[in-house]
Amino acid sequence: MSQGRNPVDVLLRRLDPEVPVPSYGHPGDAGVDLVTTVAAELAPGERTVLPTGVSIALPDGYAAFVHPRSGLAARCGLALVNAPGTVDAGYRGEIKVIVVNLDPRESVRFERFDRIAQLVVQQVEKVRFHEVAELPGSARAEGGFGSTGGHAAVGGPTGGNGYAAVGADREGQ
Ligand SMILES: O=c1ccn([C@H]2C[C@H](O)[C@@H](COP(=O)(O)OP(=O)(O)OP(=O)(O)O)O2)c(=O)[nH]1
Ligand SMILES: [Mg+2]
Repeated sequence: MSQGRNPVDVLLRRLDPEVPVPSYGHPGDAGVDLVTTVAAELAPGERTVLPTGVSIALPDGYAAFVHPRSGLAARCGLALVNAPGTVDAGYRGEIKVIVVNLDPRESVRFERFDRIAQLVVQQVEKVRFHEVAELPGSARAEGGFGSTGGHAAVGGPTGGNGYAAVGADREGQ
């Protein structure tokens, strides 16, 4: 059985001497957790930018993506405004996390060094664009935005029923 590839070496600077060096929680995890170096409280609907106390130098051809942690999303309604945030290979600044409290009622409170997001490092391709007058055909062609059928019924002032019927895809199966 394949044991996977060797880890990619990434240089990391601690901007806060007490911040833990990010590490994988389990073998096979895709992301390492990032912590906030400041305590903060977010009212419902409020957003803020949290510092993580680390900066990195990725090898060329890689990027790191700041993803939400699902436990915080499920328990507190915490989301990342720009999920996934993109950390470019050339970025040497502090990695920051743009969080928003999507819970309609409860505030979310973070203490210093609470884990608030996870960082996934991936190889990324560079492309060269070639402008053409017509693109080659495909089965999907220009279909998108629900072209495969089963639209959710979205509520609104123009006759909606006040809820988004996520299960609408089951109709007609
Ligand atoms: O969640 C994030 C997203 C981005 N960044 C940093 C790393 C990234 O390389 C830089 C720029 O991010 P992005 O390109 O997404 O932002 P922009 O608004 O396009 O800024 P710029 O004009 O600097 O590219 O900000 C973070 O620390 N956290
Ligand atoms: Mg940019």
